Amino acid sequence: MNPHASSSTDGVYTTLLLQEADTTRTISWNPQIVLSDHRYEGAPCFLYAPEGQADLVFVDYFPSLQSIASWSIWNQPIHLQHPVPAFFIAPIHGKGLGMIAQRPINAGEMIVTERPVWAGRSRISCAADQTNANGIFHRAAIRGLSEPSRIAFFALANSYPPAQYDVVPGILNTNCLGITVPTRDSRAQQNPGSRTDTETYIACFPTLSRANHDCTPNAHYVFSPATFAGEFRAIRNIAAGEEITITYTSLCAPSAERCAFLATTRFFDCRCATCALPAAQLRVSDARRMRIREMLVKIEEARFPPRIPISELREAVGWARSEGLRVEEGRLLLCGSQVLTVYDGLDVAMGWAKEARKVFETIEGARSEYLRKLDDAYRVHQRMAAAPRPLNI
Ligand SMILES: C[S@@+](CC[C@H](N)C(=O)[O-])C[C@H]1O[C@@H](n2cnc3c(N)ncnc32)[C@H](O)[C@@H]1O
Repeated sequence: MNPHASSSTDGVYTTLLLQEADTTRTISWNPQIVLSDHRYEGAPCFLYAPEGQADLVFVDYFPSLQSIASWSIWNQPIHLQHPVPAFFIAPIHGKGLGMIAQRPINAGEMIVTERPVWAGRSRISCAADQTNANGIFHRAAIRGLSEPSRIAFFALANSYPPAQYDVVPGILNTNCLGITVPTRDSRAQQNPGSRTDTETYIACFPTLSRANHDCTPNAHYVFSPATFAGEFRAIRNIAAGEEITITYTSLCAPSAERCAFLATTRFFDCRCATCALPAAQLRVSDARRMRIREMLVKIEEARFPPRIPISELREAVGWARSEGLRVEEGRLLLCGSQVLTVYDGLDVAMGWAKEARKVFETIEGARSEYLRKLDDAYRVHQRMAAAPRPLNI
């Protein structure tokens, strides 16, 4: 019995609060699942995987973890070997550590892929006495990791104010990247196999989390649920000695907005080359990015198929290219192909779709979700091309 619990005479709640330093208990060994807190219903659990090695802790609610624990991927290693490593980690002036290209890296090349040491739901409810300031909940999650994973985790940067964030929530907030985790939605639970859904999950990686932010990044991060690994790909050619960077924020906001976001949510001042441009050049860059954002909002808000003049889309693609924003360039090209299919002509539409495909293959590889969208659009093109045309009389 817990010594604190047996010595308390102040009622159940006080008794339980006294247990705050250790409220975890193992509920399954194979794979290892630990219930973090048994004081309230629906308490989150920790899954330690791969089985027996605990290189990764996965934090979620029990029903999700039961399904996640059964994934076969936990027994499949991923291959991280590259003939010549693409990068090394080194100090970068004003940014802490970062990733530096060790050799020239070609656009579209996979730079690195790795599994996280920590993964979990982005929002999870903890008991009232488990706060970011005391870190009790997240410290309990880290406790079961293997020594190499724990060392890798605690070596990561922490930019969060220590008065409000214990070191473990501080490291998690500083380093987490978004991941996609297929989960069964409530309808699917009632009717297994009906459909799967995705929720917001995040993960902390020993190496990927070393990449610094840049407002004109040269690498793109994607997460592969098939291997449960994060991947960086070069979105343009990267020279040996260049820093490898990704983005932590929307790149279509103007510089002041981007910097304010990073300062208030990530607790650092952006020192990238774009934010350091001379004022006149920065104004030009800001104006282009805001026009790209306006166009992307217009596309999202328009009913399908969006009736947007192709001249405007072409102009926006040009701005995205000038700014080096390849994801935005791809999204604009994809939309352009849809607009052209309906209003201008299939041949031109196919040209735009091909360009969009090239962009997404480069930045996300063959498994890109955008390529699936392009395949769907291609099938529509084929059907329309095969359909008898009305007589033009
Ligand atoms: C995910 S970590 C990146 C790796 C980190 N530099 C390190 O030393 O491990 C994020 C932290 O790196 C620093 N950082 C990243 N991008 C930066 C930038 N553009 N300007 C200044 N600091 C940056 C900030 O301290 C930020 O909180």
